[in-house]
Formats: sequence, C-alpha cells, structure tokens
Amino acid sequence: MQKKMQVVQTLLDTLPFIKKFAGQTIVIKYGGAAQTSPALKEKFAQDIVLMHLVGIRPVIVHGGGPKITQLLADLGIETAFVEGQRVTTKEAMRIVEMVLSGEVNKEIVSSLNDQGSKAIGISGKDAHFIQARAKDRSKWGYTGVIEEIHAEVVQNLMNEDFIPVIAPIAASKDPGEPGFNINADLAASKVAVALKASKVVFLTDTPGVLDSEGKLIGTLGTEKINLLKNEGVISGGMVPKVDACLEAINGGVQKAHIIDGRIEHSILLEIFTSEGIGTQIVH
Ligand SMILES: Nc1ncnc2c1ncn2[C@@H]1O[C@H](COP(=O)(O)OP(=O)(O)O)[C@@H](O)[C@H]1O
Ligand SMILES: CC(=O)N[C@@H](CCC(=O)OP(=O)(O)O)C(=O)O
Repeated sequence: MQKKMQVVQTLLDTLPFIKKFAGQTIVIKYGGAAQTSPALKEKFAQDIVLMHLVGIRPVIVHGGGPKITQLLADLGIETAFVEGQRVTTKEAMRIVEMVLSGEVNKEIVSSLNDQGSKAIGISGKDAHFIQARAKDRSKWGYTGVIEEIHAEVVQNLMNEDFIPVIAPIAASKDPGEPGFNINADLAASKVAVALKASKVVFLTDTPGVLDSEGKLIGTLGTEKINLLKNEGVISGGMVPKVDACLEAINGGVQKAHIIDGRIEHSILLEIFTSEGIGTQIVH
C-alpha cells in the first residue's frame, strides 16, 4: 500500500492538474468486446485503481455479450439480436444472469481487488438499484427498459470508498418475474445520469465510431448520428452505444466518449490528456 501511495504522490507532484478530477464521478462502460486478454484485463484494473487513488469516483458498468452468446451456443439455445439488443427468452434470461452477475461481474471485482482496491459487485437487483419493464415482450422477451434507478445505493458504496461494479440485470416491479436483461450501454448511460457523473466512457473493440471508409470520427453530433444510422454505417452494437452517449449528454453528463479498450491504458489517455482519444459524442 505504501508503495502505491508513493506512486500516487509522484503522479500528483508531476501532474498537478489531475487534482481537478478529484471528487468527480466517472462511469466506465466495460464492454465484453474489450474484455480480451488477461494482460489487458489486469491493465484495466490498474487504471481504475489509479483513478480511484487520485480521488476520482469510478463506477464500472460491464457487458459480457460475447460470453453470453458463447454459453447459449454451447447449450444449444438460439439467440438473436434486433437493433443491437438481444432477444431474451425466459430460458436465455437464466444464462444471461449467470454469465453477467455470476461470471463476468465477479471476475472484474476480483481483478480490481487483486490490485488492492475494495471493489464490490452488484446487479440492478441488489437493493432495488435498477428497476425495469419489458421493452416489448412480444418482440424482445425479457429484454428490459430501465424505469427507475436508486442512485443512493451506489452513492453509499462510493462514500464508503468501494468501487462499484454493476452487472446490467434489472429487477422487475412484478414479484415472481425473473428480472430483465438490459443492454449494458444503455444501463451505463442511465447510471451516469442518475449519479450525476461528469463523464461516461465506453470501452469497446474499435478505435471509436468509424465512417463509411473505416476512418475514425473524432466528434459526432445528433444529426450526423441519425444520418450514419440511416445509411447503415452505424449498425449492430454501435447503435445502443451512440444512443447511450446521446442519452447521457442530454441528461446532464458533460462528456461521453467511445474509445478502444484494446489499447493499453486507453482510459487514462482519454481522461488525463487534453486531446482525448476515440469519438466524443456532442449534442
Ligand atoms: N460505424 C461503426 N464504427 C465502429 N464500430 C461499429 C460501427 N458500426 C457497427 N460497429 C460494430 O460495433 C461493435 C461494437 O459494439 P459491441 O460489439 O456491442 O461492443 P461492446 O461489447 O463493447 O458493447 C464493433 O466491433 C463493430 O463491429
Ligand atoms: C439486451 C441486451 O442486448 N443485453 C446484453 C447485455 C450484455 C451487454 O450489453 O454486453 P456488451 O456490452 O458486451 O455488448 C446481451 O444480452 O448481450
């Protein structure tokens, strides 16, 4: 711990501007696509712990789509996506919750705790943190839309110095229901708004939003997003991501960025450099 504090002290001495971030809540959406090699996962955990040590209040909302798809395939359960969101049958819902709350959430928590932090994993079901309703039961099954977020659950954890790690599973208001599968991008934006975060950063497996020629778009606004969606340039998993960014900034979050989680320390580069990296979404 002492060694860690020395590193932090050096950092604070050499980069005093980091102090301006102290006290800010930053939501990091850790996409399944960015959760690749053990080395990258370890670097990610180190970055989050460093942010926490310098006084930032990081909150992680994670995905795990590829792992869900793999386990469903292994079990011979069919799965489909409509507009970038999984159609969740009752059978699939069991697997989604097992993978997100059981496997991925605990893996991230352990990885952060291995770096000396006090990370705590919850899903939206814990303490009624996230409540949802069906998006359209006949079309998407148990895929949900968030109705309420009880921000105090996570705020209390942060006040006690925990790093919250959130699996995007929501509770239903109707007793006996299995809960809802929430797209992790849309969960991250709602959580960022509810926590009055200054920033939400989406870590994924592309440098950011790419144009029709595959070139990175540095800044992107509502009009251009609609155009690119209509042209099919923004498709699949990128659709909920840009929608989530717009929802976040329209809800008062100052900045929303989509960055490449496959680059080592990308989250630090994004937060601590003036240029930033990836795509910034603006109004
Ligand atoms: N215009 C675009 N620019 C970049 N990626 C895009 C674009 N349109 C669709 N995509 C797809 O979106 C994917 C990222 O979304 P997704 O696979 O859901 O990641 P995550 O697990 O991080 O949420 C990219 O790997 C890419 O295949
Ligand atoms: C409704 C819906 O699409 N839920 C997602 C939840 C996980 C997720 O969003 O994971 P990524 O961030 O890795 O894509 C799913 O079932 O895949």
